[in-house]
Amino acid sequence: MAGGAEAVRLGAEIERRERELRGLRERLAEVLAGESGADSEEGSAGVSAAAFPAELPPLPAQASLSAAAILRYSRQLVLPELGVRGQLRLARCSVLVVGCGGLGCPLAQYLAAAGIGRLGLVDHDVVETSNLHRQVLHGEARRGLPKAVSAAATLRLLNSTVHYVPYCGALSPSTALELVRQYDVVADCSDNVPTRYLVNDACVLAGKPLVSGSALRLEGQLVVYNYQGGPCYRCLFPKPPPPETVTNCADGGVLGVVPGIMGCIQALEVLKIASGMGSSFNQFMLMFDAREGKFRNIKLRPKKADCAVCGDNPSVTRLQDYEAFCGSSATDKCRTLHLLSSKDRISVEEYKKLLDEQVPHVLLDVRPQVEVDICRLAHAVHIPLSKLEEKSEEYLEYLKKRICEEKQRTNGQTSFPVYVVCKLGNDSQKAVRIIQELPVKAYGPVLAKDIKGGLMAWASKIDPTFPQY
Ligand SMILES: Nc1ncnc2c1ncn2[C@@H]1O[C@H](COP(=O)(O)OP(=O)(O)OP(=O)(O)O)[C@@H](O)[C@H]1O
Ligand SMILES: [Zn+2]
Repeated sequence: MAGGAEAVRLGAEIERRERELRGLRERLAEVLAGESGADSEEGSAGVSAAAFPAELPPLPAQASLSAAAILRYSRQLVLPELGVRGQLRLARCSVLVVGCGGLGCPLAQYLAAAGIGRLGLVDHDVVETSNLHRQVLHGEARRGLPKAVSAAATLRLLNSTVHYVPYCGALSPSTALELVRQYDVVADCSDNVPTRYLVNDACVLAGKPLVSGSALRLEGQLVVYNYQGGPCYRCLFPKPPPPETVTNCADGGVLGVVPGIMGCIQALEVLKIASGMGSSFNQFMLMFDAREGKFRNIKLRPKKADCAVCGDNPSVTRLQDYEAFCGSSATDKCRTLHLLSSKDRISVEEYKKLLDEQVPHVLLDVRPQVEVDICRLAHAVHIPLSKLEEKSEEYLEYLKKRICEEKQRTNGQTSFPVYVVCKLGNDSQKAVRIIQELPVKAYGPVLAKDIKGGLMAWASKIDPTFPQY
């Protein structure tokens, strides 16, 4: 009884402190967003938490550089390729950064340092611990805060003369065109296919150059779309890839410095376009292989006369539903596949109950070895999905052996349960399908089910000490 009362008291205390923490985060976000707005004067600029989308005043025209600007930008001013004329152009230029993550952070940092006139910073998400290894404008104290506000606050410390406009929301078909129209150059630093099509179409419809970057694992890519007669994203990729073939940073991993490098090259191309030097990546795709330390330029196909958005007779004349077009979400952090019916799936709570009741079964973990090395459930049998997909005899034999061993502990029940787990519950569904097709003759009747939400659901709902990654 005493233990129960203590548990209730502790539960209430945790809830109270979590409320307090939420309040503090909201206050900090307000302070960061309002800080510079409050003291901003004519000419100086700050962080304004703009409504989404907001009508912005034009950037002031400057005939010459102030003494302060000459000193600040002196090391780039003496470059004949830039000079005073180029610097003044930068000051007149506004750039919309879509995504303040791994690419957006370094990109915005160099644009702000170089003296771009206005930076629009779009992000719908908040800073998380697993962002910090690459999203270098955010720090530990910013966890839980909107990324757009956090980025703007850090950038303001770097260069307070730039006008920062954080937009804490998702760029969507209803907001994108109005927003893109207000900027001179757009940088796509997002991480999902629907947003790439959305940004592309908005840039074509608004006639804006699009500097697009991507980075995954140890590789990066960069293209400048819709610029000086070059192709748009749809010219090169008229159809979206099947959602299940797309890997994101959470699934595939990324070495933080790789988006750092690609974001810097994106910033370089933005600066070249903004200052009048021009970019040659409207004809070429830059590919970076970090393992080999190699950059390659791939010649692009020219703009397509029959492109759906930038062609001679476009069928896309206004923004569409890109999530429906791509079959995936633009804002979900984790891609969620629905390959199995509910009878072939169990929840982590149901699995915990089975464990507690010591129901004989095999737990099959289908994650790659590198993830199993990070954390695992001790009793799980490990066979990576790739080995199941290639029907590796060695691994299937191992599975059979483990099923037979466990089966001996039962009194000959007809269908032996195999529960399949992965990180998030996507690969486990693919594995269940493969196991369901195994010949009954060899394995005996097996009842395979996947564990919904995978080990991350286990960590958040069952065992808070289990690592999340
Ligand atoms: N439609 C959109 N509107 C606004 N922000 C977007 C949109 N699509 C993607 N983003 C933002 O783009 C950023 C991309 O950053 P990054 O590729 O580093 O991934 P992440 O989502 O932060 O990280 P992880 O995948 O590891 O959780 C994210 O901050 C994400 O919120
Ligand atoms: Zn096109």
